[in-house]
Amino acid sequence: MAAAPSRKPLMAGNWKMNNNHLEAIALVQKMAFALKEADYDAVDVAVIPPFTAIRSVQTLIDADKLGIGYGAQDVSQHTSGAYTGEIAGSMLAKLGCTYALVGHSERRQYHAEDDAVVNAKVKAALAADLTPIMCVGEGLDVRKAGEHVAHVLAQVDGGLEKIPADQAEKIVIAYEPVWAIGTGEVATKEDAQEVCAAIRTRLAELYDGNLADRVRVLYGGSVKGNNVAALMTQPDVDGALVGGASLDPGEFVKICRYRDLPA
Ligand SMILES: O=C(CO)COP(=O)(O)O
Repeated sequence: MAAAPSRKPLMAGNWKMNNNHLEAIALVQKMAFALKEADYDAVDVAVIPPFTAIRSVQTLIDADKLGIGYGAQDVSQHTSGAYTGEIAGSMLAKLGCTYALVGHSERRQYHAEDDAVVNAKVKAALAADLTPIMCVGEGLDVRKAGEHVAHVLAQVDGGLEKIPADQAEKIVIAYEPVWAIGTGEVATKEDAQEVCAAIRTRLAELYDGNLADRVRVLYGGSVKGNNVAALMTQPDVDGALVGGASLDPGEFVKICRYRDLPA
């Protein structure tokens, strides 16, 4: 029998296109003031600022030896060269980034990123020693048609294509139903569990049960202090990818302390 899974929850704040570098410093300082050792013991905490704020966040976190991790919202599939506007994984690694979001639904929607691009970006992130947080999720039409599980699993298959097990085990997968993003409409805990469990089962099929037990699967989509605890009761939900609520330090710290909240 496989050993009991020991997945440390991850609470990651995707700031999207919010906060210049000065605002970023203020926000991280407020979070750091509130977060205690026990919080870092219980969950991994990360912020995902815009590219322009990463250096400032790095400087602050290094100087004060804060336990907050950080990463980027995107990464180029290329390593270097004539790709105007792109940022290479090696540049992010040099800034001390731990994570890179890949395939967020807003990138898929507004920048036409398909599963092949997502797959190339996951590989590029891994090659730079970053932890990709690969985002998957269905739109409302797919959900209404009852095809959400098949849709998400196809995205998982495409995103992980030709990624060997020793690399795949480093990935975080975030299930973010598009209809729940920025809408205030959160998936029920049962909906989140259904898809997160299906993702884990697919990981076991693609690799093995041991790997599937170790990979963290997050839920994202209107996560707030008042719904995170219920979502976190689910066995296959290993944390949250938080948008709007991560811009409010009080709310984000509350999310990191979901254990203190009523489910
Ligand atoms: O897209 C998201 C995180 O990546 C979710 O955003 P909201 O929490 O604002 O719905």
